[in-house]
Amino acid sequence: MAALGLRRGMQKLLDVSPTVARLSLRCGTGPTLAEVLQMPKKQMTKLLYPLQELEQRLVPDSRLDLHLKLFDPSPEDMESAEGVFAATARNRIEYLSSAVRLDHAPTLARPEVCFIGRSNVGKSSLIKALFSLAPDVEVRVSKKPGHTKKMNFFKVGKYFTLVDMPGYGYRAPEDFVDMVETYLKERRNLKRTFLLVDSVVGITKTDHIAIEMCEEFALPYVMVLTKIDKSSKGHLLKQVLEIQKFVNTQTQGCFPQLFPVSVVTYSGIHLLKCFIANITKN
Ligand SMILES: Nc1nc2c(ncn2[C@@H]2O[C@H](COP(=O)(O)OP(=O)(O)OP(=O)(O)O)[C@@H](O)[C@H]2O)c(=O)[nH]1
Ligand SMILES: [Mg+2]
Repeated sequence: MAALGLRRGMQKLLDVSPTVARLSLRCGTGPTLAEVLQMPKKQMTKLLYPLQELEQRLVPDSRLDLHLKLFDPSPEDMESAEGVFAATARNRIEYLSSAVRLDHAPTLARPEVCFIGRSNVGKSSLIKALFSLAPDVEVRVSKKPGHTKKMNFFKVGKYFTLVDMPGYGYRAPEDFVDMVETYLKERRNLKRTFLLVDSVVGITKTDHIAIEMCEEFALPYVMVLTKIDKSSKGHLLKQVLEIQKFVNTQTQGCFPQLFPVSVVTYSGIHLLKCFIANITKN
């Protein structure tokens, strides 16, 4: 698609009606890995490997469609990744700055990961959950869509920088297109983009525009399915299979394995931490 068409598409990201969050949930600190490892096996699998739990409900033929083993760390691997996300005197995790334009973004050499998605999909909540072992870091979340208005940069020790983006769609900031499109296109140390999709709703029209943009800019990106605590297992499975099919057949730059998460149950959070730690490793 030509850049102009993409820009028009991006403009549409700004004016799609809201999906109002029905619940206002406390985003807790979640269990540490040590606590999870004490849990009964079934509960542990559900928290550490949510796709594996879903896969068990599938008939053997459709199991093949899901990619579970591309990134399949052991609990010990997850334990070492937890250190990356735990704030200590030697591993400072902190808010750095906010920017509305790329040239206001901090100049940093370390790898960067960013989180994009519709307003209200759960970007800031997910980042807050990833930082649960850094309780001094303030990440603001809100049940009102369009809460995050700037690109917020967080430093994670000497390892990487993490960026919380404003959402697209309903109540997106006016300068969203210039801000986010330019960032994605030009940020040189951007290592991976995490594109969040609401697992209850599935991939929406505006998500398709964002996916197209990632494909157009040849960004390596990863699809994270949020709010998995909100659906019945049957609905979640249906959504996961549909989204997986889309990723398998319609995308080039998307990592084939999906990452379902919930900041309420903490399901999938440790796995995602481990993945981020791995891709940002020097
Ligand atoms: N049930 C449930 N609710 C969630 C989850 N994650 C986020 N939410 C809720 O979704 C709403 C929006 O969360 P945010 O994290 O602020 O969403 P955002 O994507 O940062 O939104 P913008 O900053 O407006 O783009 C809040 O009410 C959260 O409590 C989840 O895993 N489960
Ligand atoms: Mg936000």
